[in-house]
Amino acid sequence: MRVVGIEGTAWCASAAVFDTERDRVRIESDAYEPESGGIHPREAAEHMREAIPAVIETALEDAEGPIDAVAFARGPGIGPCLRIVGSAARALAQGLDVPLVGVNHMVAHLEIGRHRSGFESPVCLNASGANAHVLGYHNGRYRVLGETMDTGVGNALDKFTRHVGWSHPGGPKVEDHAKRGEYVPFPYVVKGMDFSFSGIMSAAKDAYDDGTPVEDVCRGLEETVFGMLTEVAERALSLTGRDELVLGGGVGQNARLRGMLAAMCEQRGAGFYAPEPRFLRDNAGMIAVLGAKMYRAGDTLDVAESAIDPDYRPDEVAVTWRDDAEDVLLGGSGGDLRGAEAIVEADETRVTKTRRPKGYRHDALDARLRRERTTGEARLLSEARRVGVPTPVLSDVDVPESTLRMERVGDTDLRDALNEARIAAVAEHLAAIHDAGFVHGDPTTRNARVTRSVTRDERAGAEATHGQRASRDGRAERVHLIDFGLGYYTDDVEDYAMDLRVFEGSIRGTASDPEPLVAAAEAAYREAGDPDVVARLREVEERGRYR
Ligand SMILES: C[C@@H](O)[C@H](NC(=O)OP(=O)(O)OC[C@H]1O[C@@H](n2cnc3c(N)ncnc32)[C@H](O)[C@@H]1O)C(=O)O
Ligand SMILES: [Fe+2]
Repeated sequence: MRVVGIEGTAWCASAAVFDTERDRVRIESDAYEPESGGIHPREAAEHMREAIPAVIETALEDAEGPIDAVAFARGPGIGPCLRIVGSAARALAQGLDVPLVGVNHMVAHLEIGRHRSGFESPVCLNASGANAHVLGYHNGRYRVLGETMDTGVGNALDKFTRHVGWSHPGGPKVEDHAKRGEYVPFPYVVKGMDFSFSGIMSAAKDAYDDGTPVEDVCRGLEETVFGMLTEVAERALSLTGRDELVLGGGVGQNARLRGMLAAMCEQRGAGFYAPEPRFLRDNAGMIAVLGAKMYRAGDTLDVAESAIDPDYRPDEVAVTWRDDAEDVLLGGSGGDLRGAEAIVEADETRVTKTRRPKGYRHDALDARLRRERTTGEARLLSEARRVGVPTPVLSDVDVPESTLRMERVGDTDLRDALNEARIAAVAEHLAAIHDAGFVHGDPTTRNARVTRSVTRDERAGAEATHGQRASRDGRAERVHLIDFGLGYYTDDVEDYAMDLRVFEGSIRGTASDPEPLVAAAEAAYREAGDPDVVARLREVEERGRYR
């Protein structure tokens, strides 16, 4: 079978022919390079108009035999560019009298790594221009496990280089300069599975304006931004219990990012795969490869329904070409000792939690994060208990060793004992700590522990105390919060909303029927806390991210 792919979402006009029998991909690309500054949408569209017909013609030249289908990138991307690609694809499919396949560009960035690696169901990190997110396939969709709260990672780097006066693409220039730079620290922002670049980028611009050598700024940026992506990828592996990671997207061409991910995976015994650069940056090869899988699954488009979609999200795609056996999230074991943040050793009554050095991180950044998180966790565990939220009692804090010793709480992770009452208890706990002026930072269903039964004495005081409720068999039970290492003090409603969002995200990621549980969480939060927080969460969700 032979499938044509056409790509032109932003800067790269590209056509490819994928020959499935030989697993051979012929790619022909023509990049738009602005004279100065970033991508100008009108110029980019102009480039597509000229370059797309030419790359299609060249790619088809040495196709050895008939074409079976034409696949094109429907979105996300720049509207005027997408329209030109869409028209070209329709015309070609009609001319060849073959079916049309509409491909999501983001999913293509993920699938190419899976295709080339042979991994069955990896966790996927996409580090591209307009995006940065970690996804896993679950129950017919790609689920977003974590993502940027503001710009894509490539765009973030490009904004900095524009400030310095370098033209698009800035990423390769950052990589080049970083090789000669010394690490300088920048804000490091990971919130649960999500992360943000805006604070880092303004700090980088300020540092440059204040005379920090640009090489050092570039190095600091790489260490910080890629350290965050690697940390989130590791969290996703831990949360899902998977041991395979693939990388996609143009920023994946960066050797330091690939090196960090490889080191992280090696440290935890996971497999790592990054496709070769021609498949990482925008290219029609990945469109053709996914197009062939979709075509084989009968997932084709009527011309009348083939409109482009500039905001096409990867989790909107109904995945037709994978089967349920490949689910990432169900049945993940995520063993205790492989926790992403720390090594946890437990006996009957005590837990010792140690934040070991992460080999992938720059030493100075690693030392800072371990120190900040150890002391922060110790403080917030006590603060939370003070406002009535059950947490483990600490017996020892060893900052140089980044070790906490504490009481062991609960019989089981909430993840393995989900019900509405327990979910509601966590939501009430979150409302209580937010009211006290701090967030948990990572309130997932694995960071809540359920005690199924409590003693008679404890029960006596239970009704009045926060966090205890009757379980189905009538006994009081208690839901503890643990792992406050990413918590911090804040009075910003948006931070509280993000905490709730992380919690809801982890419910969606682990429950087979999540919506009633999510509804229970929100109802309980509205009741116990500030309803504005829930309203803000809706706003956060509605903000588009492909900008
Ligand atoms: C929607 C679509 O058009 C968009 N594609 C895109 O932005 O092109 P992509 O090829 O995936 O990524 C380009 C980005 O990748 C960065 N980049 C390229 N080489 C790099 C390098 N060596 N180090 C860091 N960044 C690099 C560029 O600066 C640019 O921001 C996307 O996938 O988000
Ligand atoms: Fe891309």
